[in-house]
Amino acid sequence: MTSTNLYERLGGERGIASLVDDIVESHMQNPRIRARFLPYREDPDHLEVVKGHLRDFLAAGSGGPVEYRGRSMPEAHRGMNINEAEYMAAIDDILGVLDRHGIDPQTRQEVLGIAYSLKGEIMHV
Ligand code: HEM
Repeated sequence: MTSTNLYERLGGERGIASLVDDIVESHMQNPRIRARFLPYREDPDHLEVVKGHLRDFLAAGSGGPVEYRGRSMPEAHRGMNINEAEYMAAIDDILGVLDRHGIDPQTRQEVLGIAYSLKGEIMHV
């Protein structure tokens, strides 16, 4: 058992900001899902808002002192018709970035569990 909470193990505010930057970049390079994200390169202001929500979502969901003010998962992904392969591609990106940031396997497993638990709120909504 580790004694620090998930938020701290993800590196707190700074660590999570860096994770989100790299996860979004990874999505933009992933052939399976990049078409969904590349348009945001042309709209940096919107991208910054979405990244802010991603940071807060991860921070709040991991026990950090942050309130998530973005949309609910079904609202944010409604009409995108995200399929299983795309969902798995996004999770692969997340786990790859956590690994490259030196996040330990147990912590990666916890994030994976959270990501799986959200599947029904994000896929085909
Ligand atoms: C573990 C899975 C996922 C989580 C936790 C997640 C979380 C989020 C969050 C918190 C936002 C911000 C919502 C807001 O700004 O109000 C968001 C936006 C977005 N997500 Fe996801 N997401 C996941 C999977 C996916 C997948 C698989 C795709 C597509 C392949 C996707 C595409 C998008 C897009 C395009 C946006 C921006 C929507 C906009 O323009 O405002 N997400 N996601």
